[in-house]
Amino acid sequence: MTASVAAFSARRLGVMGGTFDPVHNGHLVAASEVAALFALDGVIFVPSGQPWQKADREVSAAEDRYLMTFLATAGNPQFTVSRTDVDRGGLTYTIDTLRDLRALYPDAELFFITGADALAQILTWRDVHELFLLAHFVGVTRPGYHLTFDASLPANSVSLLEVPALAISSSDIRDRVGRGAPIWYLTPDAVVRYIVKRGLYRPHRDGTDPVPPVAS
Ligand SMILES: Nc1ncnc2c1ncn2[C@@H]1O[C@H](COP(=O)(O)OP(=O)(O)OP(=O)(O)O)[C@@H](O)[C@H]1O
Ligand SMILES: O=C(O)c1ccc[n+]([C@@H]2O[C@H](COP(=O)([O-])O)[C@@H](O)[C@H]2O)c1
Repeated sequence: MTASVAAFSARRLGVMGGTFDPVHNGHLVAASEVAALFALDGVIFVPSGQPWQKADREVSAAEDRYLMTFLATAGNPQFTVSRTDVDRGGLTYTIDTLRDLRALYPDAELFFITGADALAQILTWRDVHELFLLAHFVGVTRPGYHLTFDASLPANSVSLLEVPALAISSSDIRDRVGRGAPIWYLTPDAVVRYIVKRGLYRPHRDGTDPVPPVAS
């Protein structure tokens, strides 16, 4: 079940990075809207390996997050998923993601998509100034967050875009699963089924992992 990113030939490529624990319709709508308005040839979803800014909480296994992202994007020929951050090992930094994608697509223009909350933190990211040489950044609106242009961001390398407002977050989905509330229509059906089958986000009763291995 691996998508071949190298097979994705394109000149204008979106890059949607995220923890995707789990991926949801807010991510998918944001990527689709940026693809349409920036005339992108496609969008590569890049699930993080180990997100260093989320070290204070438990994050699901990278393989589960990768597979859910694969399932969520499989029906859209404009979307694909990269394993680059999952397979690199160690903490995930976007500078490495963009260097890898630049090497794979030396001629493509890269557009890195971030929600308003992530954009507000971007000056804390590793090698932030080199990031702006490798990609154009598109900050998108997100309910509950204010999308602003920080004066210290390079004006030519960052755009802001209003996208349809979906008040969906991965943390709310995890919380809903934990208390038995429905998550249908917040994320694609295939992702809901994957979460149920794997027992993700259910409370651990005895401190052991309640999730059985995926059947091969
Ligand atoms: N509903 C949404 N609308 C627009 N952008 C979003 C939305 N949800 C997430 N994003 C953006 O998608 C990227 C990846 O987000 P991430 O995987 O951390 O999801 P999340 O919902 O923010 O997760 P969590 O609730 O666990 O923090 C980030 O740039 C984030 O700002
Ligand atoms: O490179 C960094 O220092 C950095 C710090 C925080 C977040 N990011 C990236 O921003 C994207 C969204 O992150 P998150 O934590 O909101 O899922 C994802 O691709 C992360 O790898 C990158």
